[in-house]
Amino acid sequence: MKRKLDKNDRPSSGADSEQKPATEKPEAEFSFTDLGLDPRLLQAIAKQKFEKPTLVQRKAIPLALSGQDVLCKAKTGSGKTAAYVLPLLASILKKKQTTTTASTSALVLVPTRELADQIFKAIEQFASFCAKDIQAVKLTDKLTDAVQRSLLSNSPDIVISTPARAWHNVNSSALSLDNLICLVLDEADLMLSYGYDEDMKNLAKLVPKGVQTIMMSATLSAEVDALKEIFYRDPTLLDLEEPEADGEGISHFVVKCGEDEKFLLAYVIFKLQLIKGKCIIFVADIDRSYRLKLFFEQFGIRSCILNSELPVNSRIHVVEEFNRNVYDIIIASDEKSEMLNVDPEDEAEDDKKGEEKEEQSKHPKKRRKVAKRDSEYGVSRGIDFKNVGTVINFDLPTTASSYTHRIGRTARAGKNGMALSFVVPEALYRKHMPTTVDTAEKDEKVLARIIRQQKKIGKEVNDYNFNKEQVEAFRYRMNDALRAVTKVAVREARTRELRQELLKSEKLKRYFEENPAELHHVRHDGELRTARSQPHLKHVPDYLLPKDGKKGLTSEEIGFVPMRKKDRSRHHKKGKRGVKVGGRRADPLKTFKARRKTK
Ligand SMILES: Nc1ncnc2c1ncn2[C@@H]1O[C@H](COP(=O)(O)OP(=O)(O)OP(=O)(O)O)[C@@H](O)[C@H]1O
Repeated sequence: MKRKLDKNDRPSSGADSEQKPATEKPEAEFSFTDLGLDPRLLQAIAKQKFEKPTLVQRKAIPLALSGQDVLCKAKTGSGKTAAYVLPLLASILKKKQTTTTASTSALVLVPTRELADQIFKAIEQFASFCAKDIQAVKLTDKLTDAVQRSLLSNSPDIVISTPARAWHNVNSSALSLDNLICLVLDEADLMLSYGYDEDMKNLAKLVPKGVQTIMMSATLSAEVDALKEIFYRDPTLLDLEEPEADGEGISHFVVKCGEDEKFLLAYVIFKLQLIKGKCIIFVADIDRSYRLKLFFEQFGIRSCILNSELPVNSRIHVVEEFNRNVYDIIIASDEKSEMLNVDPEDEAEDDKKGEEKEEQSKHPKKRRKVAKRDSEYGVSRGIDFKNVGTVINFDLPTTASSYTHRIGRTARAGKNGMALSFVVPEALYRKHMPTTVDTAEKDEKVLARIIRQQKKIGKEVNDYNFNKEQVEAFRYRMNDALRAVTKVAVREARTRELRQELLKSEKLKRYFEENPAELHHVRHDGELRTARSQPHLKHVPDYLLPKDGKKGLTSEEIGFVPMRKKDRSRHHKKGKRGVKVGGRRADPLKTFKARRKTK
């Protein structure tokens, strides 16, 4: 058995002499130059303005450089990508010093196309000063077999792929693993739940002995153990829990509320701009995402939808634009609920063929099931949404590990963030929706698990206390809006968006290829307008606003995301200059006293 390393441990052996300084310095003084990386990689790191390596980078890079197999468990957003990409690039650059023969040295397996795209971009950035020496390709785009074969014909140094695509190409002899020096399994904890077991087993048989294996994971699950077995590996385990000072990292809150109150609270929170900055709202299924979007539309609140039914180009573009601060609110659905009626055989088939979904979509029956398959597996996991201040679980996920992945979209790269979850207590479900009691039981059970999980890492999950009376004042408007969002409106919105996004996707595909700089005029947060329009709802009448501003709504610092000094000063400067956030008007609660009519 390999021994387990923790955050205070140092790799005991194997690190070659060039990398030795990596473990000698105190944490505060530690810099990327101490990792013994190629100067071209250091230049690329500097260009990205990474000042210091994160904990996982400090620990994993020397181990990986020494050639050991590594299983690294570190929290979401902690910088795991660079932790394996940098040593990978370093090994390839080293290999190139002794050989000029082209061969594929590294295979990076990821569970989704979005992730493949993200990793490909990260590799491009880190290899920007040695681009002529490193060729990387990703196989997961909607490329024909012929295109994939031609991409692989030059034996690129790095291939990034889902296991299904990788196996497809290995099986057809388009991709050779004979000269592999490194295999990476990113998001290892998600890989098997995406249905890639068979592909993994097939690939494992052809990975040559002695190939270094690096597994990255946000959680250590039975699936990770299963992967170790599939690849016959016993890697050194880096189990890294980063201690967080009070008020740092993610602050967790829950609101116990009824189903309709979720909409009421969402309306109040977003219309009164109680939450600052960017936000991802998670809902249980695709229909609900459209329901919420149409509901928001009634109040003039703009949002984008992210679900697995949308074409992949649109999804990638939504994330890119969100990261460029074009949008403030994403409504994402990534849950299993829609899977319940799917025949397991179809499900397995769809898992395997997930990537051929567009071809299958010619067959309506298949298309319906494939869409369901994607909703099972989520579109947001592992995706690097930048600067997300708040994650709202409008619908609580069904597992604690899904909670970890969802909230991991905030507080990334050492920043702070807030997770606010709406939890429907069983009693309220029994009262209003007796047929869905099962789900409610899950809500409370899942919450108990989440609380236990957070406690283990020293985090509390606190109640959020809204002033119910003050919030209730908004109920009749909420009801007006909800009444307009009928089932038919939701269905039409879903179809309309899909149609629009398919058209945009074609455009995007061409643009992605030809002119990426001009992409910004394709927006994804337009109104769908399938619900009856009620223009008066777009304004908040003064009499509804609490006299003492935000404090009248909650005793908590609602939406207040504690910021580090640097962030705080940036925030204040922004305020002074009067910059609009996301193009919205000033915070109504701030200007409310000035606009209030005197009787
Ligand atoms: N040393 C660093 N300094 C500053 N920012 C960093 C550093 N390393 C990574 N980042 C940034 O932190 C963010 C999160 O990194 P990354 O996506 O690699 O996290 P992750 O651990 O893989 O998350 P997940 O488990 O959710 O996939 C990215 O935007 C990345 O650019």
